[in-house]
Amino acid sequence: MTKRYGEKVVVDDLAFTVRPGCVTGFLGPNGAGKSTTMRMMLGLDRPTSGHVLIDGRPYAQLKEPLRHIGALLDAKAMHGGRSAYQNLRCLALSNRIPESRVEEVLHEVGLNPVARKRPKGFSLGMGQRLGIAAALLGDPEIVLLDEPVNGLDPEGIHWIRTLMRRLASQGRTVFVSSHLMSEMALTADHLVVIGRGRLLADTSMEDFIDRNSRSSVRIRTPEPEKLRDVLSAVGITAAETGSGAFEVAEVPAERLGELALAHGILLHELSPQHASLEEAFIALTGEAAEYRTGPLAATAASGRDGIAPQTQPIGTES
Ligand SMILES: Nc1ncnc2c1ncn2[C@@H]1O[C@H](COP(=O)(O)OP(=O)(O)OP(=O)(O)O)[C@@H](O)[C@H]1O
Repeated sequence: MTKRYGEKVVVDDLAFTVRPGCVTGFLGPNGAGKSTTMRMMLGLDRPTSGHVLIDGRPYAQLKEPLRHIGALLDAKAMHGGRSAYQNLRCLALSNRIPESRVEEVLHEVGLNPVARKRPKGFSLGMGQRLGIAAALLGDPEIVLLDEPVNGLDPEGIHWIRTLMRRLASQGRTVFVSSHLMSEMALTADHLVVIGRGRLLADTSMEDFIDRNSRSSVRIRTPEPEKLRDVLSAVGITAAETGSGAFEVAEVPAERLGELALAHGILLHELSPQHASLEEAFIALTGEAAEYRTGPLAATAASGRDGIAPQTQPIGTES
């Protein structure tokens, strides 16, 4: 689908499928179009062209939609003057969900003690929990969460991660956006990444990190001069990182270990280094970021050595 606001193309010919049984992370720099996409998935915004189908039907055609798809888009969207319980009860009644579910979800998100209080007095984290309770109310097969960890404390972040993993293990479809890369790395199996409204990647977490980062090996020895000579004799460049340690890019650890053994060099460490999701994300989306700070822009725009510019979204090759 495509979405334009006036002249500005906010979502640009975007196409992807979110599958059940796993957590799909939805990533993109600020202003990339994630919230707009999620709003279109829920029928809250109309695409300029294209469409979204939920179990084969547009959202508007779902009877009692909360039983199919539960969403947290804006935790502040609750009626501030009604109690948490009353907010959820109204939602339940409008979707023919038994009132007993209200108690259940309040318990699940840990808000029973404040069930009779009004959300306008809630902290950011409590508001998020109430929004998540609303998303779970209809026991839906599909859960869509926009920045669910926003405002949650460490216990809350751990709880939402466990919740998402559990929902996916029950065979449900979980689609979640977040800017917290470390958290996303622990939670998501699959990633859909967009930049300036366009699809940049639709692939597994592992594949995404592999393709957008340089592999390297850390190697440490009490005989650094000897190792440097051996590596340079076979044309391998090693960056010295101090205390007898080197970082070697794009050479398998096995080859380095074999070379050291063949020349009788003692090694104290030989460890493949794994890039983080954050590094891979910045490498891929640097060019597509709409709002950037100076120093980061310089790093992101230049990318990292060995990373080819993407001409086709990752994971979508035929
Ligand atoms: N109603 C609107 N009218 C005009 N422009 C809009 C409207 N809603 C969103 N936009 C623009 O669309 C672009 C995408 O916004 P969107 O909120 O979807 O991005 P996002 O990826 O969710 O960003 P963030 O990570 O910062 O929440 C932004 O440039 C925003 O200013």
